[in-house]
Amino acid sequence: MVDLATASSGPAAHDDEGAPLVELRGVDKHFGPLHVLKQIDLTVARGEVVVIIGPSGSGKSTLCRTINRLETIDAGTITIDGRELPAEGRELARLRADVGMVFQSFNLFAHKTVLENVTLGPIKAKGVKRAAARSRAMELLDRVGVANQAEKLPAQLSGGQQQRVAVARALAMDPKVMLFDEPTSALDPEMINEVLDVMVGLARDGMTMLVVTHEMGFARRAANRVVFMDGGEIVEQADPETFFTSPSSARARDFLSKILTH
Ligand SMILES: Nc1ncnc2c1ncn2[C@@H]1O[C@H](COP(=O)(O)OP(=O)(O)OP(=O)(O)O)[C@@H](O)[C@H]1O
Repeated sequence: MVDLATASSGPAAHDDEGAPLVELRGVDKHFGPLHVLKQIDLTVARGEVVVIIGPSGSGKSTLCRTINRLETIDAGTITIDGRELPAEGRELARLRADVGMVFQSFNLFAHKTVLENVTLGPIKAKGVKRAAARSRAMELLDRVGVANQAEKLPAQLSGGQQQRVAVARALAMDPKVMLFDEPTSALDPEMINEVLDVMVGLARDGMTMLVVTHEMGFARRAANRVVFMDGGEIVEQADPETFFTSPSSARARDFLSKILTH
């Protein structure tokens, strides 16, 4: 097992500021009788890109949702940038804004334009003036390559474009960390790379990211660390090169042999 604190050996992590940006300690969760997260300890350094992989049902999405407490937990602590997230209340609402989320389904408002989808959150959450929010949103839409679609409705865009709008919307809150939960799994194959390219760009710009994905190409291009989950546990974690060429656990070897032959 690779030590959690030192597992990041990739090139882009900017962990010189010491304390981890995200820290989970002893996080435990059941859904009824199902023990879905078993004493999870995980740290993510500032600027680090961590990819979470593992078999279906291993707890990856639950872990991802737990990080901003979209899921309740039975035990443990979750700390973002040195501040522990409480279970509920105003402080939780405030700290949640530090975490941008992009889900498999794009979750855009169908009756709002692309531009409105990106401006709405910051205007409501932070009281940003409409003109400032609009200009920031246009910058972000440009960054993800869809500025020319700003006045369209989401349904007029391709799936890949809609997911890029969802990325821009998450970025509009100026999050400290971005969580991606299988962001390309609902996309047609030809649209997957356009979303992955946006994510690689964010990683290269130093965004701290936690990404649940089956796109091993993304892990190889952008991840500092791969975390392998199975049965609600973190079984193994290592830099991508080490993990893909010589995983240390039989469970990871078995998983890789299945996905790499498909
Ligand atoms: N809201 C829920 N209520 C009850 N059980 C749930 C709930 N959400 C998830 N589970 C169960 O918890 C387990 C872990 O689910 P989770 O979605 O975290 O796994 P995953 O590794 O992300 O799987 P996949 O790769 O298929 O998305 C599964 O057995 C799932 O059926």
